[in-house]
Amino acid sequence: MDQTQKLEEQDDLYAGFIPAYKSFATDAIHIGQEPEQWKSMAVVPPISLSTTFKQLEPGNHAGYEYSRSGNPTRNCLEKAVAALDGAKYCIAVASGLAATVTITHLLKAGDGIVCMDDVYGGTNRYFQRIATLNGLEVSFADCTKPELLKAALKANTKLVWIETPTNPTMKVVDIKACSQLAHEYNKDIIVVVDNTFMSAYFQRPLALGADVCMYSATKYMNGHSDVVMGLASMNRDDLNERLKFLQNALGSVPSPFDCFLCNRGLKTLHLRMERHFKNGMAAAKFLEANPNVERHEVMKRQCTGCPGMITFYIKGKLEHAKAFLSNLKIFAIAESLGGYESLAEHPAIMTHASVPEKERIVLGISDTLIRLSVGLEDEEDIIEDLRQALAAAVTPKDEMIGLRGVLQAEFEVRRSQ
Ligand SMILES: Cc1ncc(COP(=O)(O)O)c(C=O)c1O
Ligand SMILES: N[C@@H](CC[Se]C[C@H](N)C(=O)O)C(=O)O
Repeated sequence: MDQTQKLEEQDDLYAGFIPAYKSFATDAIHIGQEPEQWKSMAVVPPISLSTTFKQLEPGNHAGYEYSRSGNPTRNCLEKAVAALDGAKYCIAVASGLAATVTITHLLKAGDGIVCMDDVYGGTNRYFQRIATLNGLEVSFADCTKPELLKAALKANTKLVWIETPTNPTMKVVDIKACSQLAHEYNKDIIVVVDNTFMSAYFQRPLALGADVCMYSATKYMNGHSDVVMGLASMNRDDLNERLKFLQNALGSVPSPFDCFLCNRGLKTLHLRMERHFKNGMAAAKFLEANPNVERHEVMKRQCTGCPGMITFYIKGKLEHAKAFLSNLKIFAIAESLGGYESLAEHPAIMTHASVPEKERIVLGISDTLIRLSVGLEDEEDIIEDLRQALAAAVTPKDEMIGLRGVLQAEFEVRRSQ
């Protein structure tokens, strides 16, 4: 393929999506990283391991007092993430779930939460099995239909929790419509979007009306499968004040070393996401079977591209799903996603085992559902791995019964154009 063909293919991939955010790469590389903030003029932010900082006199310090309350390396990361989310502020915490818990602490007993009915299993587990014990009233609604969200809002609703695309079934929620609806109902409702699957490179929930954009940074934001971390960005001064307080008061902060790694990961986020998109699209094209175009237009309206996440149903039974996974050679069978390496998993047995079986069935998390996180390896090797694992698991014809994913949606529309 010559250079012109390559460029045309690249243009085609992004056709119809909103334009990329201006100066994203420059901001990722420079914001919060200014060498002038260090006496040494270090170009790469140092890992600041000190737990405590000398004060000139009691209460008179140079901006840091104790590392849980504030840490120079963490500060560099938080500034960079805020910029990439188009936000004024960001807090980094010890995991994605720690971000969920910290945000939920904005509420008090008796307050209500409306959560998208299809969310990451750990979010579902926390809301259903822990938040409710602490006196919060939790209900679930299919926010892909904003009228169902509207029907679920009540006088005590203080938090609306959206995940889009959802893990693992890739449902897409219209962030703008849901935020508007919630705020019209009660301007004090805090709308949170879990942006883990898209990363800051492909989607900016705050620009679409959400109050908080949160991540399991364990995934694409860090991107190297070597850090567990959570992030939450916002523009509202009052929310920042309260979440900063909770970050310190609840105390689930990430280590300076993890902050260093995640901050480093951000420097290549734009490059990684573009390659995830390209490889993911190629894998989806290969797997493509039954047409599925639902929610496609919303997807394109609110993001600049798609990550490398694909879910599909393999024809047959649990044994076929297991055989497919066991035969993969490049894809590792593992929980998690968004790293440079390709991973494959069985949501019902692995990542979403914590969702009650009855609910899993309703959501489509069946024995034959398989989730792929397509990594950054060579495209041909990824396709060959899928090909040989499918061949080993099922008959080569009609292998798939329905491919669901943001990437699939893209193909179907293009085919019908
Ligand atoms: C969409 C989503 N949100 C939140 C989480 C929780 O993040 P963590 O594992 O970093 O606590 C995960 C995965 O664990 C996830 O996939
Ligand atoms: N066994 C874990 C589940 C981890 Se899921 C990790 C990630 N969010 C994913 O979707 O792969 C548990 O918390 O029970």
